[in-house]
Amino acid sequence: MQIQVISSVNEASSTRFHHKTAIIVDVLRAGSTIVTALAAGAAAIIPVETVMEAKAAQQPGDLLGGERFCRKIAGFDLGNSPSEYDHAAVSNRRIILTTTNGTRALQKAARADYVLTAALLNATASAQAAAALRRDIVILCAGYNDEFAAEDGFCAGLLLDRLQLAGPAPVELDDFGLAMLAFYRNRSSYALETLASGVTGKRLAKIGLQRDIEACAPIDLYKEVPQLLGGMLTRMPI
Ligand SMILES: O=C(O)[C@H](CS(=O)(=O)O)OP(=O)(O)O
Ligand SMILES: [Mg+2]
Repeated sequence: MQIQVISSVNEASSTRFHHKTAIIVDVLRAGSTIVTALAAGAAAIIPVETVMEAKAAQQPGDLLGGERFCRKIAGFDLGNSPSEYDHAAVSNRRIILTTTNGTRALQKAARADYVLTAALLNATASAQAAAALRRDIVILCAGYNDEFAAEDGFCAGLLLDRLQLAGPAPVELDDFGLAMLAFYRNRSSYALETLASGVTGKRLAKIGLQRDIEACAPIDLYKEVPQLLGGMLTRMPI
């Protein structure tokens, strides 16, 4: 099984997703928020690129969620903090979500055979689900404003670590993947510190969202694997 790791949304434009499984990684914060929402019982997440698209897609009963400049969008029900997406808020609701990087990355990979969403919160489950699909894999790190973000690279390395264990097919990595695997293995006991030290983490901390970094740092808290099908993210059947 060949695995390619893409460093940011910007690098995804020329990437071929056909006949592959794409794993979209956005640890801070959209990926973690999506996993948290589905684990809390949300019916579906509908990722869109713009605020206008979000408003146009909304049907009665749907919630609008997302951020611009890390803040909740005016008139929206929810921001991009995983803690907002608890059972009371989202159970059985569809959520139309737009964020700066994560939802854009999901759109880029829409032509893959399978599109999954991973964060630290569901890393092992995502790796196992992707391996079971028996396609070559592209791990797309959402990044920060079109550039690489350390938290996504760390998660990509964790996924590669778990994919190597998932078997039975031998794993062949590209050079960026090799680097991310080494990065993860070097820092595996320091997930929170790694998230906090990157550009996204520093930005979130600066505006008082340190708690979101803490909420996104646990590894394997959930078994839910969000899968994009027909424009909607739902829990992949286990
Ligand atoms: O809301 C977030 O944490 C980020 C905002 S930023 O542009 O990276 O500062 O968006 P996301 O799409 O979750 O990466
Ligand atoms: Mg991000």
